[in-house]
Parts: sequence; structure tokens; C-alpha cells
Amino acid sequence: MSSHFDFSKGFPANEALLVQSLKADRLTLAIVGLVVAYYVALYFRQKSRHYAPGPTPLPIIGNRVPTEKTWLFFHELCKKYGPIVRLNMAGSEMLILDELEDVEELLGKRSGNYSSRKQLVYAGKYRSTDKRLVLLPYGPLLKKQRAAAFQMLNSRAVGAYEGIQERGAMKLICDILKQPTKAYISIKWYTAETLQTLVYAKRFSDDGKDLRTLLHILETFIQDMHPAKYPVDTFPILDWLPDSLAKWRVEAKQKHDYEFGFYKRLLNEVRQRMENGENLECFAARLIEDEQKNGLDEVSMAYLAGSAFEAGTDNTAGTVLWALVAMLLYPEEMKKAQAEIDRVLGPDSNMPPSFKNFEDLTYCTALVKEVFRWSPVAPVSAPHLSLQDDVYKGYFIPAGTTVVPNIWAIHHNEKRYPDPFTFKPERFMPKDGSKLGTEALNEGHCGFGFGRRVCPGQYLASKSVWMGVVSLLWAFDILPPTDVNGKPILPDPTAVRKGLTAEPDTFDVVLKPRRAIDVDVLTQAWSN
Ligand code: HEM
Repeated sequence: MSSHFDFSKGFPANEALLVQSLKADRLTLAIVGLVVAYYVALYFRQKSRHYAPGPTPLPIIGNRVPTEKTWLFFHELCKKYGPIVRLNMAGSEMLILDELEDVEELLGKRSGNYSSRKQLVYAGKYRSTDKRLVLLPYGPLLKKQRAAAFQMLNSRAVGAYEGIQERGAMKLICDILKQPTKAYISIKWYTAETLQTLVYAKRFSDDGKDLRTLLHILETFIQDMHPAKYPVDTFPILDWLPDSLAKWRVEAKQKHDYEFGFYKRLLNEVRQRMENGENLECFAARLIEDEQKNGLDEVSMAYLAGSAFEAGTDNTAGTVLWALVAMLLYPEEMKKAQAEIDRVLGPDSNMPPSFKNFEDLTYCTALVKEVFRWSPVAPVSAPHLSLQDDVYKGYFIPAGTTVVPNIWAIHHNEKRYPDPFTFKPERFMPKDGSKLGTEALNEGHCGFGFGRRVCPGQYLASKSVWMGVVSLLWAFDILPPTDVNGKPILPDPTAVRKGLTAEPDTFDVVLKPRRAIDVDVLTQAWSN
């Protein structure tokens, strides 16, 4: 029997199947061969290069990183392997930096190479349609957005917002006096409303509907931007799946529609008011006026204004909340700050401190700086991404490495800050007895990040924290509740909310007025 087929006549069905499966087998073999060759080549290439030390990655998935208290996990690795640790997550390089000297060199002096961000498929591509400043890669859109933000937030410009911050802090005191059990939401209201006034020239309505929407957006966003939260951010190949098999994509797009709708509405309200002839002094109005010059489209403008609103609210409020935790655990430091306030304003003052008192409240300023150090609200900053191959201290750092500065570890480095776990404002008191200006709030710690991606809102933020904390210290004794035996119930300073940032976990606090405050007088002062 001939073993040859007549190709022109086609195959009997089972023979056709045989040929098809032979072809498929060959294809599979070729693909497997290519993949193996790729990994073998990668292995030898990596072997020939001297990478920073780190734990051995598991096959295919690489190293795993927890989504909670990531900074502690990174610090433990650095204790074992040294201050520079390399991780590999499914082929994606990551470098953990535990010491300031290395961070300053790479993210500071070499910032031309280390100022991008890794593209996050879920939070960046789908949720933010690649328009949210904090997630933008290095490039023209980032430069445009940062330049526009700089105009509103540079150290000189923020001097003009002091009145807004002072009035916001007065309202904070009134809100807590009226509803002492709702301090948490009053603090969020304070930081968010300061920003809403600056960005959109409006206050929240009494029902706080917009605040709730913003907090809802933030709650999910700080979790979504964790690079280890969604498998697609580790295995981008999953993005090839159709929507029917990628429910996460549908969900990310829904979140985009929701938040973009919200930010667009706020921007359009400003546009409408300008068209109605109102002369508005706010960031959104500047963006609308400079639309042509800035070259930003509507989505970019809505996200940029929204970014200032959202990036500022949570971190600023989180830091004020950490100050409360510190006061509960370190009552002596609280008393020293209150004694200073009473000395400067007079024990019977009926109005809270203002920025005019800043230079006389040195201990309070040192206390606020210590809060930034003791419990940084952004413990691993926002990771940077390198653009080109580099060599540092003999270690090869390939292009596309995610570089994580461990701010928490830097702030708890014993050599830099002796007795680092203790809250000690004295460490920031000038040795020569000189006064501190507002710029001092941002010095001596690195809570606002590094290099070309340093927080653009840092000058506004540190002054908002100062004003909030000093006003609370003026108005209230910050006390722990007690249990049935009269024992104080103290917060755990290591308990944090889930996500890449670290707001303290829920804790109970008693805010007891320490002076007679006329709420009507104060209300009149802030509502003007
Ligand atoms: C206490 C409050 C705040 C803290 C601790 C804080 C901290 C940070 C940190 C660590 C980063 C990442 C920096 C880096 O990548 O190296 C950052 C980025 C950013 N922050 Fe803040 N921030 C605060 C308040 C604010 C405020 C009030 C605003 C706006 C009004 C703001 C706007 C931004 C923006 C837009 C980015 C992204 C910058 C970029 O990716 O280029 N932040 N912040």
C-alpha cells in the first residue's frame, strides 16, 4: 500500500486530523523551545552580570511581595541581604533601597534615569486612562502636568492660601466641639475642604456628599495602585484576555467612569461659573484659562485637578491622625507643646494659633516634623522606574527596574535618628535656640519623596498638617479612653489601614476641650 497521499484530492477525515495534530505538536514544540531558549539566554545573561543580592525567586512567578505593611517586609529583607536588595517578580526587576545615601544618589543625583513609573495595567491604563499624575511615566504629559501643578503649589504660591488653612482649622475645632465622636471625619473634612477650596473655589455642602464620593474613590485607589494587588500587573500577558475572562478590566473601567464623571463635573462647574462672569481664584480656573498654553486635554485637566484634591486629602489627614496617635502615646510631649502655645498666645486666648505665630511655636514645629518622621504616611513613597541600564556600587541595574525607597526604614535608621522608635520632637529642636520657618517643616525627613517626582503638594501639605495639629493642641487635651478598670486604651502604633499608604487603623480618642471656646465667635470667623 502506498504511503503517499494525493494532495490534490484532500485527506480522509482521520488522516487530516492526524496531520493537523502533527502540525500543532510541531508548533507547540517550537513555542516551548523558544521559551526555554529565552529563559536559558536570560539565565546566562543574568549570571554574567553582578546584580544586587536578594532572595532566590521562585520559577516563573519570581519573588512574592505582601500587600500589607510592605515596608516592614522590605526592611527585613535588607537586614538579611544588605541595604540594596534585588527582587524579581515574574521577570520584572525591583530594587529596594533601605538607606538614604543610596536613595539620594539614584533618585536624586541620577534622577534623569530614575523618574519614571511602572505602568500599572489596572490602576493606570484602565482606571486612570494613563492621565493620573502620580502614575504617569516620564515624558511630555508628566512635564506638562507637573508644571501646571507647580504654578499652584510652589513654596511661594502657597503663602496665599494661609487664610484658607486657618479658617479650615477653626471649622475643624467647631466640628469636633459639636460632634466629639466624629473627629475622624472632621479631620478628613478639614484636609479635603482646604483642597476643594483651592482647587475648585467651593466648600462642601452640609451633607458632605462630595466628600463621601472622594473618600470612596481614594479608599479603592490606594489599594489598586499597589503593584502586587492585581495579577495583571505582575503578568501583563493577562491583559490579552478578552473582557469575558478579565472581569478585573471591566471593574477598572467602571471605576474610571465613576471618578472621571466626578472630577469632570467639578471642573465643569468651575467652567460654568466663569462663563457666568464669576472671577474665580482657584487651580481649576487657572487650568481652564491656560488650556491652550498647557496643552492638556479635558481628561488630563479633570484628573490633574482631581489629583491635587485626592493626593492631598488622604496623606494630609493621615498625618494629622498620626499626630493624635503620638499624643495618646506620648502625653508629656503633648503637654510641652500646649505649654508653648499657651505661653505664646496667652493662656486665655480665645482664638486658635495662626501662621503669624509660626516662628514662636518652635517646639510645635519640631513635634510636627517628628510626626512626619515617626510614622510616614507614604512609607514606601511611590516607586520610581529606571529608563536605562545603570551600574551602582558594582551592581547592575537593568532598564525598567522598579526602585523602591523605603522611607519608613530611612526614618527608623538608628545612625540617623538615635532611638528611632521613640517619638521625640527634641531631635528637631535647633541646638542654637534659633527659630524655625515654615520651610523647616519639609527638612530633616523624606516624607515627601525624592528627585523629579517629589511631592508637588509638599509645602501646602506640611502647613496644613501644622495648622491642624497646632489648632487641635490649642483646643483639646488628646486623651485615651479608659476600660472598666480605668486603664487607658492605647492605640497600636503599628496598626495601619490596608494599601500602599499607611493611615493609622481605627483608634479611639477622647478630645476634651481645654479652654472655654465660643463656638459662635469661631464659626463667624471661619465662615467669612
Ligand atoms: C502630608 C501630606 C503628604 C504627603 C506625606 C505626601 C507624600 C507624597 C509622596 C511620598 C509622593 C511620591 C514622591 C515620589 O515619587 O518620590 C507624593 C506624590 C504626589 N503628591 Fe503628595 N503628599 C502629601 C500631600 C500632597 C498634597 C497636599 C498634594 C496636592 C495638593 C499632593 C500631590 C501629590 C502628587 C500630584 C503626587 C504625584 C507626583 C508625581 O508622580 O510626579 N500631595 N506625595
